[in-house]
Amino acid sequence: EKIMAEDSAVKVCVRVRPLIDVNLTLMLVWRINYKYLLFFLITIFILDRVFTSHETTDKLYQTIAKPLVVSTVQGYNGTIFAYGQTSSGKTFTMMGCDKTPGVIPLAVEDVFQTIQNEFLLRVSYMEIYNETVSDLLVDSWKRKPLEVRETLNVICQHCKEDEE
Ligand SMILES: Nc1ncnc2c1ncn2[C@@H]1O[C@H](COP(=O)(O)OP(=O)(O)OP(=O)(O)O)[C@@H](O)[C@H]1O
Repeated sequence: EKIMAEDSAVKVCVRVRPLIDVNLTLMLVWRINYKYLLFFLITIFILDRVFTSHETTDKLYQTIAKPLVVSTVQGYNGTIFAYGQTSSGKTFTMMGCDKTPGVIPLAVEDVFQTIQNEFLLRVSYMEIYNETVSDLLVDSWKRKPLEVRETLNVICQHCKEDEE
């Protein structure tokens, strides 16, 4: 199935989550306060793919993550991350549960199905929360924010040029 545009290195997809009880209550409250004048701010986003609330995590994985997993095993770099407000379904999509495994366990399974012979596999598990990057493989009591570097060198390119 060829759904995604081939020409961009970055793909942006949206997954619509089904409504949960809290949302229904909030919608009811909103309807009661309907007397207020409403302004709609319309913003247009161009997306590579929208997954409806009826589409499964497995479908999402096969469409957007599997091709990346395959090319990563061939030596290319790839990143998949979920972004969204609280309760939007990031954990559901990325971790899932025993019944509905998420992108991470599906990818790990695929990687181990694909690799043969000797293979070096490095794994990092990070979270960006409130602009802070944390290593989730470190015990929470020992965890310190990770430093973000824009180059491999500790000295930035501009400072280096000034020094020369
Ligand atoms: N596509 C989905 N289908 C069914 N249930 C979903 C779906 N996405 C999320 N949910 C449910 O919605 C709730 C919130 O989802 P989840 O915990 O994944 O959100 P989150 O984005 O990780 O939130 P937080 O940022 O607070 O950690 C959970 O109960 C989860 O099971």
